[in-house]
Amino acid sequence: MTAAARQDEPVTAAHSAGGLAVACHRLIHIYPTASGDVVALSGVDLRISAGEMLALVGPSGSGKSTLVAILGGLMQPSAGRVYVGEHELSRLSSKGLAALRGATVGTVLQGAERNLLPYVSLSRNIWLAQRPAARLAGRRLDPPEAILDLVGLAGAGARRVGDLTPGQRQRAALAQGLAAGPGLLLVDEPTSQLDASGRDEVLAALAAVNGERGTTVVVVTHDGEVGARLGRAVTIRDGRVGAEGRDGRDFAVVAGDGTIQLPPETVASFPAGTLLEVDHTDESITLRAVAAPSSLGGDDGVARAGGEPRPSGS
Ligand SMILES: Nc1ncnc2c1ncn2[C@@H]1O[C@H](COP(=O)(O)OP(=O)(O)OP(=O)(O)O)[C@@H](O)[C@H]1O
Repeated sequence: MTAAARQDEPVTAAHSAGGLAVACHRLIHIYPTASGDVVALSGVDLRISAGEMLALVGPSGSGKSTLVAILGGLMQPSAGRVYVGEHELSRLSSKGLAALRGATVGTVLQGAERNLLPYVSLSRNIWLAQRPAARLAGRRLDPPEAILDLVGLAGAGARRVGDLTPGQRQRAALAQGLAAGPGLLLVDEPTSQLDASGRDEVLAALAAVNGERGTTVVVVTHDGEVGARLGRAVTIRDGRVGAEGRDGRDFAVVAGDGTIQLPPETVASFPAGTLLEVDHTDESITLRAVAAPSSLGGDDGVARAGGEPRPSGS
């Protein structure tokens, strides 16, 4: 296809055949800065099945956006391995990463307007986003109108972003991210500017994308309700997977190096340096505090659970 291609000319590309699986192994990312290195990811172990929908939640600065930028091929990790489908991203050249961004992974940035050109129609926006995928050749992609229909914007192809409500804008941004038929859709804070009905429409659009196309969907959100509605919510804390919620139940997660992050409310009762005795059976692990940091020469008191901590060595 040439630069003079017409908008009604079919765009061809490797069509997404359902969703892509994702796997991160001990993923580390460090930003070098003038004032020293900033460790954004400190060993993320995470598996996402093909066709799964999940939320990445966690406090500000915990590393969610960094993880999404790596999954989206926007930057390479400092260490560790990350797979999207058959691609091991840290092995890809810059050309390989560009191809990944163009045809395999769709990324929707926070702030719907950042994803869309304001001076052309929604259809034209989507068609333009399909062109990098077209250069990689393959099968025919869905026409822009079909993608808009999928996200609940049927008949809106001629409209421009300025004509839309905030909820419609966010769904138009989703359509843009879906333009090339990606197997993985990454969406950063899609509901942060929306009221409850706008949020419901965006969640319905994501469910339609996932249900009808099988696309794997990862949503970064501060909204606990979004995490709950997606069924699986992975909490990133201090650059690692700290916990997981599944269908209303909360779980700690064993990392690849055998560590487990205690829930924040537990950390308050068991400060750093607390000695824990570990008992386990095939089905359970019991941690029992046997010595507080203060009894080991620290200056910290410790709240006690599972009995009064004994002095070290008793
Ligand atoms: N370009 C950068 N240069 C230096 N440090 C960065 C850069 N981007 C992020 N960081 C730092 O990396 C850490 C993780 O940031 P990141 O943006 O990934 O977290 P986040 O969980 O997405 O936060 P938020 O929810 O506020 O967007 C933070 O300490 C942040 O200050």
